[in-house]
Amino acid sequence: MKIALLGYGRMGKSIEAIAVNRSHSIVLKVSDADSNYDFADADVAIDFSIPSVAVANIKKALDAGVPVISGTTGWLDHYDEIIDYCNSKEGTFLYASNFSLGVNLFFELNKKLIELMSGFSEYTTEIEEIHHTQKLDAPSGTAITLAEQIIEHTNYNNWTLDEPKPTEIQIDAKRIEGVPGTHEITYNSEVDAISIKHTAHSRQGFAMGAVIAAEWIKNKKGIFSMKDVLNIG
Ligand SMILES: NC(=O)C1=CN([C@@H]2O[C@H](COP(=O)(O)OP(=O)(O)OC[C@H]3O[C@@H](n4cnc5c(N)ncnc54)[C@H](O)[C@@H]3O)[C@@H](O)[C@H]2O)C=CC1
Ligand SMILES: O=C(O)C1=N[C@H](C(=O)O)C[C@H](O)C1
Repeated sequence: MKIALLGYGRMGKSIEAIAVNRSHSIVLKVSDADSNYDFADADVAIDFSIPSVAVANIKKALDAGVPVISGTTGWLDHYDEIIDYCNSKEGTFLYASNFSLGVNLFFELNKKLIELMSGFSEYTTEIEEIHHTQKLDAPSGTAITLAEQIIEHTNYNNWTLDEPKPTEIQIDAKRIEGVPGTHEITYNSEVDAISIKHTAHSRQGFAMGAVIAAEWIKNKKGIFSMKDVLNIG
């Protein structure tokens, strides 16, 4: 498979290593503001760039009829715009706030715990995420997905990085040098606490998930998620 990399930083390089090892070739690497590139004969584009450029790069790939896998976080206020754009082009698009198998299983665990805890109003829910100090966005896309799952099934109606109102989930976003990505959800009562936690040991899981998604999406049309790829949930 011929892959275009939109963003060639930490993730772009990890994806390249895994893709080449699985006999794919990288036909394009975009790593700066130069928009004067074309997709040549790419079968798929993989976007791990920065929030401010993701939308333009994704649209450019859709214009060229190239399916797009996007893992860039922090641009999701434009998600509906991209979905409409993709549909208008009869294109192919998959976004995931986290491509690792472990975190996608963790999303399912989060849903099960929400179900179990429903009705026990003595517990409040909070989320902590820890990432490396180069991360541009806070909270992480993964923490937002976890919070949205909780909001969908409980009386919480929002998340906040600040002091929470009773209807808000507090997300504590910590930045510590070298941490690839840790997410923990805690249910706190006056007498105890229950936590579930996912710890990434490296970027390997994210990169492998993105390559697997790219292999899966080739020749498909429409909007997809990692649940489709992994067939879970
Ligand atoms: N969904 C997931 O599983 C994961 C998502 N991420 C997200 O992926 C994104 C990238 O993460 P990293 O690789 O760690 O960041 P990074 O900072 O190492 O790489 C970003 C790259 O984008 C490039 N870039 C700048 N302007 C550009 C432009 N106009 N067009 C294309 N590329 C441009 C930069 O030069 C840099 O090489 C972040 O938003 C991060 O939150 C990171 C890990 C996993
Ligand atoms: O920026 C990162 O590094 C990561 N970003 C993603 C996010 O915002 O959730 C996924 C992962 O945790 C690493």
